[in-house]
Amino acid sequence: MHRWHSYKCKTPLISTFRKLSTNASSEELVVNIPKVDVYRFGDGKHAQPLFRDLNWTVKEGESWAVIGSGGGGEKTALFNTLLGRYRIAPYPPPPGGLFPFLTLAGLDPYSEVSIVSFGHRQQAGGAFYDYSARYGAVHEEDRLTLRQSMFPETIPPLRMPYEDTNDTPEPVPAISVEESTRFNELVAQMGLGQFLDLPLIALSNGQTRRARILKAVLKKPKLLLLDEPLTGLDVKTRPLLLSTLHGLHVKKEPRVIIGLRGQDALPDWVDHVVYVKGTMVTAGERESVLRELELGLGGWAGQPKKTKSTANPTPKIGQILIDLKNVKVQYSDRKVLDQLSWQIRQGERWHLVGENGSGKTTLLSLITGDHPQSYTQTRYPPQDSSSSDSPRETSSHLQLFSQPRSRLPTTLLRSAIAILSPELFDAFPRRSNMTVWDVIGTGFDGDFVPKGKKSVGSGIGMQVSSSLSREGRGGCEGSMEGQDGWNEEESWRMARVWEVLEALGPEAWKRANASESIITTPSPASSPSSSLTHQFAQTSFPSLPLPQQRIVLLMRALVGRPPLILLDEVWSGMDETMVRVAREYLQGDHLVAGGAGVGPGQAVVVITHWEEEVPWNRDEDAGVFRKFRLSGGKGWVEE
Ligand SMILES: Nc1ncnc2c1ncn2[C@@H]1O[C@H](COP(=O)(O)OP(=O)(O)OP(=O)(O)O)[C@@H](O)[C@H]1O
Repeated sequence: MHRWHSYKCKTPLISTFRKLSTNASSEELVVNIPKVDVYRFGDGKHAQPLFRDLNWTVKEGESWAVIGSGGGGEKTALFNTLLGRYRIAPYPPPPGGLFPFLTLAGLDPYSEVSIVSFGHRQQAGGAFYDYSARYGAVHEEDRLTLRQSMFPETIPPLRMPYEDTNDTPEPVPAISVEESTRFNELVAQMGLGQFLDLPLIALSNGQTRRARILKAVLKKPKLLLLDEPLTGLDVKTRPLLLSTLHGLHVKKEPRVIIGLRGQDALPDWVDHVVYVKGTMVTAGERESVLRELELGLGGWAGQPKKTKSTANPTPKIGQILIDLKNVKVQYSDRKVLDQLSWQIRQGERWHLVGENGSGKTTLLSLITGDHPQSYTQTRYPPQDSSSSDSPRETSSHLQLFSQPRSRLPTTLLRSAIAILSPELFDAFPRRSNMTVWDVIGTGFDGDFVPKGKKSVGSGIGMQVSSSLSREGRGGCEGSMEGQDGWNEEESWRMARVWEVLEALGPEAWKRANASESIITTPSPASSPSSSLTHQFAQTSFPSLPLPQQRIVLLMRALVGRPPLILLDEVWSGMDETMVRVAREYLQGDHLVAGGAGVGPGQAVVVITHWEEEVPWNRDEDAGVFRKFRLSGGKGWVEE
């Protein structure tokens, strides 16, 4: 399979447009965008277009992928252009318009074209919602099963207590044989059979993603746009989904256009590519676009190796932070984690691996104390009154920072364990008055709304946090009582916000794009050296493109230097440059004195299905980097 290679554009790609031959008859044109400019609705006459001279034609039978690079949400913008969310000037002429195959057949494009996007967050709004509800008892309104969600019209209406039980209920429409056969075939191909009768809310991330694609296919659009369909899917599932999509596309049931990140593998069956970076778009046959853009085999493999440090060659592994012994998580007779033991120590870098549904997110939710069953894992037998010994532990326990979950206030856990996951990304509030600075500042105390005069937290839980030895506070640690202590802490917090902004923000993307070294010496001053960083800090968080929102939430996770950082699928939705910047920052613990990256006192757990995204490896990080695998409810360290 081809992988995209990181590259530099020296000349504007606009000048390299390939003109597709349009000798196909109009009915054979699926998409017709002949040299247009694309604007936001409401943009003035002299506004900068989102795309200039966009020239893209898709013919019946061709298989297209849209590749996005640049981090500004360009790929999403191109899909939104197809969905009519932007102004196209001049609009493709009648009678064919933008989708000749539909318009000329008398069909309405806007009901026949649909999108499933995984770069987008599902929920909107300004309030944080409690995603941990998924782990508890399932509420009545959340009982909708995967099967029912596919055919909601077949769910019998709820009977109200006042209704006469002798009344014959309205018959629910049955699914046709043809529909049911197709459904069963797709369920089997997508490996969803065993989850059909589970509540939708209980499905894992990868299972949910596949279910969303299935639902979209069942609605029978004529054209389905899938933005990053492989994100969050395990290695085994990816080829299954790709081959299902290819089969559907060939039969036009429906036609499929997939969106990929610059660093993703390009499926073999994709024969045409449209590549988007900034306002520049290149469209054409796969091989010629690859050639024109100087792309080729390489991708991640072509990325620079990290520089070996000489400053801190001996790995330092410290105290046990998390200690799980024989823990279990079970829903009715469904065992998700079964007798699982794992210890996480200071200084360790873990890659948590396992197929979709193997229990990774569940395990993290035990560690963060969000899972109700985290309270029930430590069991002390009744104390023998004749003995003065301390209670003996049974064979099962869950110790977070040497304490059972029940003894740890949630505020303390939130500031001691930073997490970024797809669920948190979706749940994080998007209030229009929240700036990038505010969002990063919530990371110190693990809050979801800005607190304190400087928006770096109020210091609640600060003393308990300091007992868990946060990293890199110098003399500050343990002496934070009183106003002086808080002033010192507040100055440290502000300097840290600037540090992560400089190290992971727009300045770093610029440097990475220019292929300069990403790691910099963090500025000790409490104000930013770059106006770009300053501007970015003041930008409204919800107004940022989604890839940028993702990296800001990563800054939030790293800013407080907590003892434990959990990074669940954090690279999904980020563009190649951001992934590179973030990986190098995480690797750079001992390359930079005094601040950047993560330090030897911190432990990090990374979850990703893409081996290439893990910042550490066995050769270069021997002694600190380890892999923990989950399968069939069991977990073990992979040597
Ligand atoms: N309330 C519940 N009832 C029954 N099963 C549940 C419930 N909640 C979760 N599960 C099951 O637990 C399993 C583990 O889910 P989890 O989200 O931890 O998997 P994961 O390893 O993180 O998967 P992915 O790679 O897809 O993110 C899944 O098979 C899921 O269906």
